[in-house]
Amino acid sequence: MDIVFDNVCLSYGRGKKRFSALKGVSLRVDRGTIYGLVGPSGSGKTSILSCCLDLNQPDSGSVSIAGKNPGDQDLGIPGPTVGYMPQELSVHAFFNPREILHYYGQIFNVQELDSRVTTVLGLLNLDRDGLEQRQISFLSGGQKRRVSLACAMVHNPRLLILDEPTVGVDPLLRRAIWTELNILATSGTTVLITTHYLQEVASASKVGFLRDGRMLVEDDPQKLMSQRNETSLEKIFLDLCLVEDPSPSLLSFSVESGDAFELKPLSCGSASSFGSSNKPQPTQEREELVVNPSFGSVLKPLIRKNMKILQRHTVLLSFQAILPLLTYIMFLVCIGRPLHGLDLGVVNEESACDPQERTNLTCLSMDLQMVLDRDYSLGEDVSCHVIVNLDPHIFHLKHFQSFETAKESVILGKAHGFVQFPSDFSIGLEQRIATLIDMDNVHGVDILNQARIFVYMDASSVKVLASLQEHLLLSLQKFFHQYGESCHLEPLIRMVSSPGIALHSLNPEFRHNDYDLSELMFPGMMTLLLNLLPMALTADQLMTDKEAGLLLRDFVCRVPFSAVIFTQIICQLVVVIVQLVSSLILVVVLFPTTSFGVILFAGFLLFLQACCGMALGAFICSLCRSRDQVIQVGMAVVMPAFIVSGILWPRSTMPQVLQVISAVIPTTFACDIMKSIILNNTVLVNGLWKAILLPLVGTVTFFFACLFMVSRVGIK
Ligand SMILES: Nc1ncnc2c1ncn2[C@@H]1O[C@H](COP(=O)(O)OP(=O)(O)OP(=O)(O)O)[C@@H](O)[C@H]1O
Repeated sequence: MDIVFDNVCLSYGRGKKRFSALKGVSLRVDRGTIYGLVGPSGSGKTSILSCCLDLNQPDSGSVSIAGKNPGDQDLGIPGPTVGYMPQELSVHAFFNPREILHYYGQIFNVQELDSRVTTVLGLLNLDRDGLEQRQISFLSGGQKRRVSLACAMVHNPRLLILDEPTVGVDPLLRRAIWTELNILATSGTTVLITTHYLQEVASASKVGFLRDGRMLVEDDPQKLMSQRNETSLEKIFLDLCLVEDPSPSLLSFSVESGDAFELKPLSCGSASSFGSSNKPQPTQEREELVVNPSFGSVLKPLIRKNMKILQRHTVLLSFQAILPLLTYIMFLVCIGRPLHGLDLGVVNEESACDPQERTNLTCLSMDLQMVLDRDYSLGEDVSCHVIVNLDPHIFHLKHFQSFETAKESVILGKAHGFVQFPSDFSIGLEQRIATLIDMDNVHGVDILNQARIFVYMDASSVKVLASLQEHLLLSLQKFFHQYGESCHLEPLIRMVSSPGIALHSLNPEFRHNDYDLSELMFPGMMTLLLNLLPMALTADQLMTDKEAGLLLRDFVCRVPFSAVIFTQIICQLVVVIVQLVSSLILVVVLFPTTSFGVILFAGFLLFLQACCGMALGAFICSLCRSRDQVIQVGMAVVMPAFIVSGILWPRSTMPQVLQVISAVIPTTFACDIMKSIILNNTVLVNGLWKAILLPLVGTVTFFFACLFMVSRVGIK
């Protein structure tokens, strides 16, 4: 499997950020040989490998492998022809070595997989001390790298591309790995390997010295040393660097900088310890039929793998599954309930309201003429009776001596407001009663305006303010009503119960108007959650795989990305179904009159939302390079969807442009329709098709947009 690079240039980024990583690199790897790429950090080694794997396309020049372009279907690169070990670990941390090798073996439909896995585990010393059954996350760094190498080898590929496979591996095992690579090469496998260890590449068939995106020289290492009469590859490399750039700064960098390049003394003798004497020579091409993994062939291993991951995350996923239920319960308990326990200050300048000294409020002997003649007295502490009538469930009363102290308390946030009764409250009330009766026709007169009760409230919370006003008014009405009744003051009773004063909150949109606000918002809330939680779960799972390099490895195996997403979604349905069923059970509890058919239909709508959410999650993941970005894009989706969905406030009140935007968001109509069908117990509601069609269109669009993004920018 010859690899030929001809004057390859590769750059990353665009415009001012454009950076040339490869500047006209030419190289040739003969089939059945080992080619060692050496160079300081950032010199372009991984970039060369990425061109071989079709992860990056050169700006100019050409790359050919066995006379074909990387990416060609019949070449099988990416695919079964190549085994790739990336620089990062890129192995599923929750698997054990045997399981992960089984997964990659199944992807390539390896025959007699069990014995092949056992062989590879043995080759890399992973078959002892119970290592093969130990979860990869508990292995040491070197052991993890061996597992990663094993994954690349399990299907016995014709081409092995290994990015620093021996980092962190002890010298004995390093030698064993090189011996194995030599054996593989002798049997016709081509090996392209990058390394920082110069003594290793002495045993390669060919070494390529790379620096700053340019190939300084490539040749047989032994030949290089004998031609230049040197015993060390290190010296040759330094000499080559000096020819390129003889500046003293370069010298000091090259010689002293240990982390840039590991410069260990190397002699021809030491090179032999890595098996240079058995150096592979170009061999016959291994003739094998290329069978690329297909959508159908990878479904089973992918589903098995995903289900295993689900099993390993049982606690986390159980939490995810019941998360909607917990959220609904918190929502119902915390939001939209009638307010109560509001701190309300009281400044009573009329009386200290000592219960021992309070007068009884009786006026049974009072008749109308007495009232008109003002030949009666209400006593001196009517204000205390008003205060006693303030509903203790709604108000937590705090008594203050003066206006100033009460005001300070509100400013400091210790109370929502306060009421002030003037010192002449009882006398004033007598006067008002006389006036009202005198007027006779009292309809439409606002008793609070005439009442000498001063109310001061913190207006920063509109909801609290409105509720305070409402409850204060109701409490006062109740008091006046009772008082009017006990004193037989009919006009007063009529006035407080007249429509001009009584508060009504009717919502014609709903069949029942006796639901709490939280119950009215619940169906919309449920719809949003069943979209957004699956979205977050999918984005999180995919991003975890992406950041760990697992998607990249799948890509190099030519696992169709559509299958990756599809199986991810299928496996996550386990979680989604629990979320869905628990949501529907709550619907039954909250709205017991809702029929079974409506519940089923609601389940169908929620299922569509979940599918749309998962596809959106996959799309977001394809757009982002890191988890931070996923979180930011996720928030950018969640917040507007929540605000424009209409569950907080009617959509008809929004600006026109936002109404248009909200009308194309897959959750909006579903929120509306869910509210209507659950509260009105019918599926025959207007605009139902939008609630079905939009999430369907969303699912398909996001799914294909995700595939498009991956095909454009790859798995990076
Ligand atoms: N996606 C990218 N965007 C921008 N620059 C990149 C990208 N990938 C690599 N580079 C730059 O290209 C240069 C070559 O990178 P490359 O990974 O090929 O180096 P390397 O020789 O493999 O380094 P190392 O030995 O540290 O792995 C580096 O300067 C790197 O910063």
